[in-house]
Amino acid sequence: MPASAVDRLPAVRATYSVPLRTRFRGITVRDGLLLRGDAGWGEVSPFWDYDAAESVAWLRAGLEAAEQGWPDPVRSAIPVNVTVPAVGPEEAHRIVRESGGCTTAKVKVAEPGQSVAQEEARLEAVRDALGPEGRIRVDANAAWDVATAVDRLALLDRAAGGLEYAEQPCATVDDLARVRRRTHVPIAADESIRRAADPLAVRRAEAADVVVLKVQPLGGVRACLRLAEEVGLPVVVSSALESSVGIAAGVALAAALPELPYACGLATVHLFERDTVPDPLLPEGGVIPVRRPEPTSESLAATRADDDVAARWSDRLAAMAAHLEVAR
Ligand SMILES: O=C(O)CCC(=O)C1=CC=C[C@@H](O)[C@@H]1C(=O)O
Ligand SMILES: [Mg+2]
Repeated sequence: MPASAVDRLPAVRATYSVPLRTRFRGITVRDGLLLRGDAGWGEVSPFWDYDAAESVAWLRAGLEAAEQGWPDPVRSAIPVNVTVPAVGPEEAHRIVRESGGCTTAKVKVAEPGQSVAQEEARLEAVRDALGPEGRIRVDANAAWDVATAVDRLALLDRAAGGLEYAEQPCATVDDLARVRRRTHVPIAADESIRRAADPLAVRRAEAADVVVLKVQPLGGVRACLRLAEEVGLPVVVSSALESSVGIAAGVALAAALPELPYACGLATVHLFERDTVPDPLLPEGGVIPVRRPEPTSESLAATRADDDVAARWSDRLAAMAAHLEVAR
């Protein structure tokens, strides 16, 4: 059964493995699988801590890209934020200055082992680099309890000279709602949408002002467009730290949404040392143009994973494909 399930997927496949410039989400190397079908290349790159069942959404997104393509765009450029990992202030300043003109920054906070003072220093440096007109948002990746979130957001809001919003300060929807009632900083839901059995719970609980949508974990551009309509809150499209093949799907979603009031978190190819395409999806003047770069044999060769990593992806693809057949 798994063998036949995987045989029904596009036969043109490639794997990539690329070092990251800075540790991000606990990883220093990003790897993934690319599939090419009649509509182009698609990326399937669930993180290794996701099991086959949770990774099926990522496979669906890659298959949509490869076999179907995406709905028509309603805009031609996507404003994006620069993503600032949990680095020191000088590095944070440099990342913002070299971001390709981004006027919004998303700053990682709540990194294990770091102090509040380090976070405040990072935010002050980002404000200095952006100037008074820039926007700063933070992402705590569900690390805080309610009391810590309320205290921390007051301090970080001051250090940043004002926060645009705080992404996923706590893990549960109820805790997000509690924090939201106790701070003036707007709240964005990320993990509560992309890893939840019921993404609409955020809306019912009035737990967020903004929702973060990521194409791969949510199963594709069309699935995200449906979800955006159901949730009815402003959407920020963010990457799942993909190569430009995967970023192109996020760009397609951001391009197809009826409204796009915030900068999107799609400028993460900066974090990669190399890319799977010769012309990466990086911002200029703070925007990423709506286009779909194609890998070449040279760019694929320059990022190809070694045999061990390729074998792991081959096994994983078979497991995801088997789950997909069951779900169909
Ligand atoms: O939103 C951005 O600016 C970049 C994407 C980003 O931050 C993330 C990508 C992938 C995994 C996550 O840990 C992280 C996030 O939590 O939003
Ligand atoms: Mg997040």
